[in-house]
Amino acid sequence: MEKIVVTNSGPLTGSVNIDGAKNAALPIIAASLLGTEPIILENVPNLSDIEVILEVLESLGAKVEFLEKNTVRIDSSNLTGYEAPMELMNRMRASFLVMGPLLARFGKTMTYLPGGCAIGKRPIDLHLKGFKALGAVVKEGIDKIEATAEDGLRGDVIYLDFPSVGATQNIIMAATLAEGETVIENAAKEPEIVDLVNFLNKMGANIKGAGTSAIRIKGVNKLTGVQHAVIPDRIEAATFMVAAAITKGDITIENCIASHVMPIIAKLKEVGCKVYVNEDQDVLRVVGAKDPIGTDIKTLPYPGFPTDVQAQFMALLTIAKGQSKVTETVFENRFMHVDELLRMGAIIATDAREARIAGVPVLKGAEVKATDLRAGAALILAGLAAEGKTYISDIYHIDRGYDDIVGKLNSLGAKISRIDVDL
Ligand SMILES: CC(=O)N[C@H]1[C@@H](OP(=O)(O)OP(=O)(O)OC[C@H]2O[C@@H](n3ccc(=O)[nH]c3=O)[C@H](O)[C@@H]2O)O[C@H](CO)[C@@H](O)[C@@H]1O
Ligand SMILES: C=C(OP(=O)(O)O)C(=O)O
Repeated sequence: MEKIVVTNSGPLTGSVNIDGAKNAALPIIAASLLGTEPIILENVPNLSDIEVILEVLESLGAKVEFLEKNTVRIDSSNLTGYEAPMELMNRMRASFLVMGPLLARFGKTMTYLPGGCAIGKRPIDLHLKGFKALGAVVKEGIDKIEATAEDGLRGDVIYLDFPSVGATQNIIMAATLAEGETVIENAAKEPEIVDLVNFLNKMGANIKGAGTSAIRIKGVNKLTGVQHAVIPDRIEAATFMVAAAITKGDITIENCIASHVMPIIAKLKEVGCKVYVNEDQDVLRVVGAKDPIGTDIKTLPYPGFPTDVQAQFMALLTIAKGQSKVTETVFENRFMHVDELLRMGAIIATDAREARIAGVPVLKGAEVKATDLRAGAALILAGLAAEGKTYISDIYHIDRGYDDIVGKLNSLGAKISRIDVDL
């Protein structure tokens, strides 16, 4: 089994380059199933989740070939099936995003309930509500979901009870080839939705309103080949921004989009950090505060504070002076990192979706577990600032969402490595 071992590293300094966004690349790869000509995707991050979704596509008959490390060519012109294999579906949440494209392309799909991080129940009712509104008949088994639209999908107005990112993406993809117009009300506004829509529009789709809460999709007859570069990963960028803050360092974050991380910039300033943005708004420099001050954060759909940065920011707040409060409104079980931070000497009390933190002067290294992807990132950050050594297990979670986080942190002066341990 592999673990990550982190030692107090002092202030991290230097520049780091941000990869393409996992959460943009995954739906875009799923959307490639809609294309009847080859698609070339650039800036695709090298992550285990990306390998899984590409395997799902291959299992459906798509031809996948890496032209370079981060450039993949996907040819879905001769798909052979509409049934996504259970073993792959179980491995991550985003695998469910093939349902919309398959339904659009074949008028039927057979998939299984998706796996992924256990940060909440994560139902798929809003995805299915959308498919049903478009005319699909959906049969739900214990773990199997079948959807059929024998006469094709037809546009409708769909109101989402919550601006779900995945449901918005799945419904957009299903509606691209539907007859007439689909309107998604209370749609998610995340940058990853905008990137997906830009990609689909380049393929010939007719979608307006991405980035607002009303998205209008006029169905077209077919989608063609295209070349597209995935947007930078705002969550990876935010993780390195917090790394600068927690180590009281000075990190320049290259190839990011500043407007995508506005809540992180605002909250780091409240903690006492200095944040500089270049004129092109694609390079950030974060200088940590000598004595960080506690603050409150509340996760919300975009443009609110991202739930995917809650754990990392909490790690910072554990060593910030005074009291802080973290409120998680998006997922009902996203405090699993709290128990691990407690092992490192943090003082945190949780009550349902609220965590109250009393800052301590220093954390202590401990044996901890990455309970999910961002929890793992939070423990790395905590370990960088803790006295002694921190050993993190279950690091496969971290590999789902960070390409070479160990190498990137090393290049900033961190004492961090992967080690093999006997069970
Ligand atoms: C691959 C990917 O892009 N993952 C991101 C995506 O996940 P994902 O798309 O799964 O997140 P959603 O926005 O759908 O989920 C948000 C909330 O809505 C609920 N919900 C969702 C769908 C549904 O049918 N019914 C329902 O009740 C969920 O349980 C959750 O409480 O957005 C989340 C919220 O920003 C991020 O944390 C994830 O990193
Ligand atoms: C929760 C996340 O991913 P997923 O939706 O793929 O589980 C994440 O990226 O933090």
